[in-house]
Amino acid sequence: MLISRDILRSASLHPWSLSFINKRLETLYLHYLMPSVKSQARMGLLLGAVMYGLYGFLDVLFVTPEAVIKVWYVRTMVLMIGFAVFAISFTKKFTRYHQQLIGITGLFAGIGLFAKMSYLPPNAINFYYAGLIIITFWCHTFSGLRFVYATGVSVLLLLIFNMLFWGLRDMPSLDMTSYDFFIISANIIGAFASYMNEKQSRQLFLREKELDNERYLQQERALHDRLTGLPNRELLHDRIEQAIHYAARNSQVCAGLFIDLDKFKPINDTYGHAVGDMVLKEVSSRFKNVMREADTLARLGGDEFFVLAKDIQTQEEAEAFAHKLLQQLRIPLTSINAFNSNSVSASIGICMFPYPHATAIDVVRRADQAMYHVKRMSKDGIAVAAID
Ligand SMILES: Nc1nc2c(ncn2[C@@H]2O[C@H](COP(=O)(O)OP(=O)(O)OP(=O)(O)O)[C@@H](O)[C@H]2O)c(=O)[nH]1
Repeated sequence: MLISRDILRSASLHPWSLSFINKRLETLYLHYLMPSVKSQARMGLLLGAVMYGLYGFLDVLFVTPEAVIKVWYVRTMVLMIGFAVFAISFTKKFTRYHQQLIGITGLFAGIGLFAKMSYLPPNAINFYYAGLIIITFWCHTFSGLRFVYATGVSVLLLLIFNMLFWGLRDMPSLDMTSYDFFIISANIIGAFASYMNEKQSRQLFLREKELDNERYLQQERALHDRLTGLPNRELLHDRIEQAIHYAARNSQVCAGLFIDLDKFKPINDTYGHAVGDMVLKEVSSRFKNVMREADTLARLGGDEFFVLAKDIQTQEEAEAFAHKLLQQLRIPLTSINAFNSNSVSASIGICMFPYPHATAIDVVRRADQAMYHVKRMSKDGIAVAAID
């Protein structure tokens, strides 16, 4: 989806949450990121679960036989939460609540770790606190959590850890200072990594959207006439091909009208090229006035236009439409002062289609030939191409 240049240029990030200040841009970014967040979260949940389970081998060294069941009970509960979130990641709800769900998984992994520690002898904390460092890194760099959520979960776990072991279990302050030192270091490094990562991802998103815009503009330029903004020959051929197939499928009839302004060269020579340009623009807007939304008006070059009229049904209808276009040109061009309220005229060749083996090139060629017939005869009129 294209995002307007103005929105992209004025895009700015909230310094702490890293959200785009523009709400629409934020929604589009989250939507754009969702597929990669999903696969990253699934990988993170699976790998996290494997590691969480593998740490069970440590229990043999520290857990007393009576506590083994309780420790495994806690570990299983945490793993169940992880697998539940993994399963939810395949549902639509995940798109809306994925940050909260992954955040809860990280939080429970930490709380589970503390619960296990409470069944272990006090010296086991020397080894198990490292688990909190790993959970902190998991949240910041691997889980798919945004910087703000990863920081929230990690800081909360740090606080709970201190409340439990400094407050409730009265651990030696030197030991706790050392644990805190490493856990806070992990928080700082992890937060820095996730902050930079998210910021770069958002900047990359903006650049990608700018490139999309650029690509779209170039495509538009390649398919439209510079002066009038109308579709050019290439785009017209594409539309005629589509119309041929549509008409054949739905038993409809369409008409292609080749329009060449009469005596346009003298207008340029008399009033100048700039006035000639204004006449071409005015002519195109006059034609648009009498066309239907589904029809296409193209400029083929110079003073040549082409109208692709769909669902026209009969040749008489096509002729009436062509007369309507000519009528538009007879109205004096009062909006162009230098043109002295003169009017213009045109010769129109009509080709009805589909017919056997019709192609866009052939439809335009037949309409062109019919138009030349008018030019040779009298100008300011119409002719219909015979279909053999
Ligand atoms: N102002 C302007 N003139 C253009 C543009 N492109 C082509 N022309 C001029 O349009 C004129 C087309 O002339 P022709 O169709 O050959 O001649 P005409 O005077 O219309 O002759 P008939 O079609 O026989 O009536 C030429 O003088 C071109 O130089 C353009 O973008 N702007």
